[in-house]
Amino acid sequence: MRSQLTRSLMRMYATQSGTTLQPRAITSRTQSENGLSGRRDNHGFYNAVKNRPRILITGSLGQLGPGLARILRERYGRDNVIMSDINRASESVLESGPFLFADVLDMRGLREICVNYEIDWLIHFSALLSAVGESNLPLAMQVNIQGLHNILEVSRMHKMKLFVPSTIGAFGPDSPRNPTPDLTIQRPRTIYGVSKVHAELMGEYYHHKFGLDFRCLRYPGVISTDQPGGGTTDYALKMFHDALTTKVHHCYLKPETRLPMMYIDDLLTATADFLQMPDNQLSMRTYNIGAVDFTPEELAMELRKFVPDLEVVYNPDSRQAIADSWPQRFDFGNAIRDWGYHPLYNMSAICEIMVQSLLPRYKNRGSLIEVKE
Ligand SMILES: NC(=O)c1ccc[n+]([C@@H]2O[C@H](COP(=O)([O-])OP(=O)(O)OC[C@H]3O[C@@H](n4cnc5c(N)ncnc54)[C@H](O)[C@@H]3O)[C@@H](O)[C@H]2O)c1
Ligand SMILES: C[C@@H](O)[C@H](N)C(=O)O
Repeated sequence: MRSQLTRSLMRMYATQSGTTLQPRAITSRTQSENGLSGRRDNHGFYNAVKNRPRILITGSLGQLGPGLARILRERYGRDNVIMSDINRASESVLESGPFLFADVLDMRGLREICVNYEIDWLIHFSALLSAVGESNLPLAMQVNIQGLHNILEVSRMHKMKLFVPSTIGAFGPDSPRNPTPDLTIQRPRTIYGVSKVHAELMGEYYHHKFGLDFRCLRYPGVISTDQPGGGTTDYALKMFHDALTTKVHHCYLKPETRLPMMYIDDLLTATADFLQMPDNQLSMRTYNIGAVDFTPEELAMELRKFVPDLEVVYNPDSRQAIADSWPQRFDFGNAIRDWGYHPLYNMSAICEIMVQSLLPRYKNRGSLIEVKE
């Protein structure tokens, strides 16, 4: 029977056509070649890829993982960025580069991957988001808290750089909401928010105590054409799809609910740039980033420039209380000052690129109703 590792390796070398190849021929390196004594037969499959870093992304099949893998592969090489998740990957993900099964609750499995694949940077995306977390508290505590503990320990043991995203949800009703600075009161009321404050503090503790290169960005709601993972900001993505199909959007937030948002390309570039920054340029380990802030009604007005008769029906549900406790506007001045953070997409640019990106999808399906181009 093939071992898990062999199967993983075969998957890593899946070809464009979807058939699998055996791992590259394993060659041994001598002491003079690699500075190590003895042979490195077990790791020889990476001989052809000399540049570093080698990066593992956990929870990479969600809204943000595939995009981050793409931008990091452009910078560091296809085989140097390994996507992982507990779900099965689509054909397009398998064709795009290496993919492995990795459960963040399985400490031994994580160590095995990090050792065997000589991982340098760990990007920890696995999480249950705000709305899903509230509906499955035990699982949210396991994945978001126990999973983080495993990731921190593996990063410490194997001396990896660790990136963990946080969120606007790490703030609560006692925080200043307009604008919300980096350092202020954080008393969130969701398990998602509590687990993210825990991640920020634990990461910073590991940095100070063990010298772990921990880095964290607090993301706002992220706008992209991909399926969101069950958060409070998801309405914004859905409104674009509804505008281009039924022209009616049922919104679970009130029209005047203001939240910080940004377009995915800005977020991915910022994350890749932040990871690359020299340590001495960072005055903090955790930074707010963002770009715009808007309400459902403001988004609908902007979208009506493309779909004039878009209708929005407001039926606030339990997500309203979550949104009401979150920042309305993010202060990301420290990120601009320290490492040159510079978002490009304002609200009208976000609407334009989203409509342009979604139009062909719905045109092809024949479900599009009259849109001004
Ligand atoms: N998308 C946003 O708007 C947003 C905003 C702020 C912060 N973030 C953060 O960015 C990260 C990525 O967000 P996303 O939107 O891609 O999330 P998502 O919910 O779309 O994806 C999360 C992924 O984690 C995986 N996962 C769940 N349990 C796991 C386990 N035990 N082991 C390994 N993987 C597991 C899921 O299968 C899923 O693919 C998260 O940490 C999230 O908190 C996202
Ligand atoms: C804001 C962010 O963390 C996520 N999109 C959520 O709403 O839960």
